[in-house]
Amino acid sequence: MTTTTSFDNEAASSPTMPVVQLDDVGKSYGNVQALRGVSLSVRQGEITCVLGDNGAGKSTLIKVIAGLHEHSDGVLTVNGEERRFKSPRESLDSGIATVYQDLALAPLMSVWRNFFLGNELTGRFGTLDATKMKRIATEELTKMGISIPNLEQPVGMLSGGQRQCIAIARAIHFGAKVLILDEPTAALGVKQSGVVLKYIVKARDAGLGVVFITHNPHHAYLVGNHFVVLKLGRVALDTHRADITLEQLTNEMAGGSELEALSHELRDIDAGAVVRPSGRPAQIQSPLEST
Ligand SMILES: Nc1ncnc2c1ncn2[C@@H]1O[C@H](COP(=O)(O)OP(=O)(O)OP(=O)(O)O)[C@@H](O)[C@H]1O
Repeated sequence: MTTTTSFDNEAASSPTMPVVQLDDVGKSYGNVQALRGVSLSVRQGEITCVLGDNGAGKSTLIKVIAGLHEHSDGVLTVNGEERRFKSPRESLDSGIATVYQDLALAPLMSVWRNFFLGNELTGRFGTLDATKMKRIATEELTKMGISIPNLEQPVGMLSGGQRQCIAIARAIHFGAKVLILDEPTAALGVKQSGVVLKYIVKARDAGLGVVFITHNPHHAYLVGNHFVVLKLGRVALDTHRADITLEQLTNEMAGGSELEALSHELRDIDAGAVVRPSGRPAQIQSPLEST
């Protein structure tokens, strides 16, 4: 078996018009400026990874694109048309599907009901057409290579990875042009993360523009075509795969220059011999050890 990487199909190198574009977008919550001057292009057939530490502004960025919050400054365009979403429905209607980590699906409902949640098919007398919905859900999940033996099963009984995959398949089936995934691998183990990453690539290969929000540079680099790092609400890095290595991305995420400055400070403290009552120098934990 030959191993191909997801970006052998380097759609990113052909510049197409961005489906979603942010120009100088800012968002403040009262006195808190969560985003400042953020410019970002999301293109179809490309995975844009948005990375950043806690509080960097990732969730705020999603909320602006997904219609949960209006931006305070700058311009958001979808297919070249300026938009200012007043609700998630408006964002969805313009082809943007957002999958939140915990809220992707209704846990007590069956797999097929979840697949059609909000888009239910009805028969001639306005009753739910369960047979048709089950058939389509089976077909669509099979098409994506997602194997769920029993579609009557409540979604809450599935693994976190399976739930994310169903939400991705649903977005593709209902014609999303852009898929925003909010930390889809954050709560998953290595194997399940791998499965979800595979479906993120499938969504890209189906022609969607994918925005993959993550803390994890390793996950981002496995699938990403385009990397944007946010720091304190600003874009600290915006680059394409050909222009960055995994090491550089990891270093950028870890705050390379800040860490270097910190390591100097720690060395100075160490040289000043922080002495415990026991007489032994204190162990200073590297900030990297806690992450
Ligand atoms: N509703 C809100 N009201 C006030 N401040 C907020 C609100 N939401 C976010 N913030 C602030 O905006 C900044 C960016 O937060 P945001 O949640 O967007 O970051 P994040 O990168 O998603 O962080 P995390 O990875 O921890 O979720 C933070 O300083 C946060 O405290």
